[in-house]
Amino acid sequence: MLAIESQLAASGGAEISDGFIPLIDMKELQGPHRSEIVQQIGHACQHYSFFLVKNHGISETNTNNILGTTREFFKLPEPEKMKFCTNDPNKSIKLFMGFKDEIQNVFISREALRFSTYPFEDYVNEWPANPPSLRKDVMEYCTSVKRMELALLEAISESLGLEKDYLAKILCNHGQKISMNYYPVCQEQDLGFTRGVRPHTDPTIITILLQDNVPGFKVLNNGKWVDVVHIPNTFVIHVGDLLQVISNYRYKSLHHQVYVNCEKQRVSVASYCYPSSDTTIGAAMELIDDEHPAIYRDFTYAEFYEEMWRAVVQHATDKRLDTFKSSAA
Ligand SMILES: O=C(O)CCC(=O)C(=O)O
Ligand SMILES: [Fe+2]
Repeated sequence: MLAIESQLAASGGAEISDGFIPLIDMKELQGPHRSEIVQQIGHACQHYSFFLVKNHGISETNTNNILGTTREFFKLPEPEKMKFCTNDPNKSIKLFMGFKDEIQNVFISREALRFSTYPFEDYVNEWPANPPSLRKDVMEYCTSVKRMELALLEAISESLGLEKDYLAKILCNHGQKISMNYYPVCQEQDLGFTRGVRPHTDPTIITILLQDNVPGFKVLNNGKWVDVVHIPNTFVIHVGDLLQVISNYRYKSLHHQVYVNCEKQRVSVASYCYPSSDTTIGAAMELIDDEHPAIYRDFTYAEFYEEMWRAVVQHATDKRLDTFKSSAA
C-alpha cells in the first residue's frame, strides 16, 4: 500500500473488496497537518474521483432534518408534488418522476425535486411550502453545506498546486442546486428491470452527497462498480465534470449510479456546486505545459448547460464534454 493510502486507511476509511473508501478528516484541515490532508484529498480525487468526509461541521440534527423533510415531501399527495413538474429546462425548480427507459428497457424509479438555493432571497418563495418545515430545513442545511463546500474547494485548489481561492473565484459564491432524491421500495418481481439512477457523472465542480443508511449508491472504481457503504455522519464528495476540465483531466469526473431494493425506501440529498452562466471554464494555466496540453477548449457554463440538455435528449450524457475537446488534445 502507498504511504498516502495507509494514512487514508488509518483515518478510518471503509474496507471494500478491492481496496477501501477514502475518508478525510476535515478537522485536520484547520491544524498543523493541513498539508498532509490536502495531499490525501488530491490523492483521492486523482485515484478514486471521490472521498468521504467526517468532522465536517454539519450537525446530525441538521442532516436528520433535511433527510426527514425529503421523506415528508415525497409522501405528499400526487397533485401537491406535481405542481413542480415541468418540461422547461430554465425553471429553477423541477420535479422528476420515475420513467421507463425504452432504449435500455429499464424503469428508472427515482423521484427527485431539484432546485436552486443560492442566494436564498432569489429562490425561497418558489420552494414548496409543504411540508411546512422544508424552507427552514433547506436554508439551514444549505448554509452549512456552503461553508463545507468552501473549505473543500480551497483544499482541492491547493491539492492541484493552485492558489487557495482558485476554485472559489470561479464559483464566485454563485450556484448551488440541491436535489432531494427518493427511491421507492421496489416490488420483488420488478427488481431485474428497475434502477434508481443510471450510471452518470455530475455536471458540477464538486457534488456533496448526503445519503441515508440504506445501501444502493455505487461508484466506478478501476473499472468495477463498488458499493459506497454508509458511514454515519459522513458525506460523499464527488469530482464533477467541470473539475475534470479545470484540472486538465488530472481529476476525473465520478461515474456513479443507484440500485434499489425490495425492503426499504432510500432518500439522499445531493448538493451541486457550479458557477454562473457567463463564467468561463477551462484548464488552469498552471496545469498546462508541453507534456500536458489543454484537453478541453474554454467554454462558458451557459454553453455547457445547453450541451448537457442536448446530451440528455440524445441519451449520450457520458459524451457531453466531448464537444469541448480541444483539437490539440
Ligand atoms: O441518490 C444518490 O445517492 C445519488 C444521486 C445522484 O447521483 C444525483 O443526484 O446526481
Ligand atoms: Fe449524480
